[in-house]
Amino acid sequence: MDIKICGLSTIETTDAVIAGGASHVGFIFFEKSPRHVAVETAAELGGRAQAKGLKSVAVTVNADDAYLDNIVHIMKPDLLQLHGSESPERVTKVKQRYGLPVMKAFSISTQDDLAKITPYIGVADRLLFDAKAPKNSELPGGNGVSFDWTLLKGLDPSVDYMLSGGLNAGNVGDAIAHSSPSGLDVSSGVESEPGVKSTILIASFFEAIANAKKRESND
Ligand SMILES: O=C(O)c1ccccc1N[C@@H]1O[C@H](COP(=O)(O)O)[C@@H](O)[C@H]1O
Repeated sequence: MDIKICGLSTIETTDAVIAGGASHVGFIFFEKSPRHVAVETAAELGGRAQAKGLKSVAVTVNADDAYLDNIVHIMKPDLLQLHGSESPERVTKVKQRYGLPVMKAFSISTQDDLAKITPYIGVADRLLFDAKAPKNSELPGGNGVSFDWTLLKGLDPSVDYMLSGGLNAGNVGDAIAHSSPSGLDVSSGVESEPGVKSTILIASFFEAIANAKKRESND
């Protein structure tokens, strides 16, 4: 199972994520976020992870071509995560312009939200299911809130998705038990305060996943 730790901004925590066995590191390009980084920081930290075989992900929200051009040119990401209201046509254009895979994020709180993924199937390379942002939040993601994972039980089993939204060491075992994601994505759940990643919480998150997998294989 892929594991993406998102919203990194320091060498120490990037190294903890690499050591923990993540498959992806994510960098936030959204100025209202406490995790927003300069593209040069993402290039340095992402490059450090890429040198160890991890994939580096640029997370943007309704970004225009000029902004994406700069990110792709300097950071050289392996994957573009589109976390806004990008249409299927925009996803296609982004894929064509950069020749990079795109992961499209969806805000889920009801079964109707899951129906919105249909036009993106076969268009986006990967889907990401996140919780709907609380009403008072300025962030479309990174809010540390979960959604009802049992909604995913009705999903066509051929749909490949990454799960995010409020995951942490305490609930990731339950999340895996209630859904069948091909990847897990976490940000707030491995932070001591908004925007500040904790090497201890990062290690606990990996340990919780390993324990959940052990339990699954014993069942
Ligand atoms: O983390 C952010 O600040 C952020 C800002 C804008 C778009 C996406 C963002 N993060 C994404 O949100 C999810 C889950 O975060 P959390 O674990 O609930 O805090 C994850 O996919 C991040 O990439």
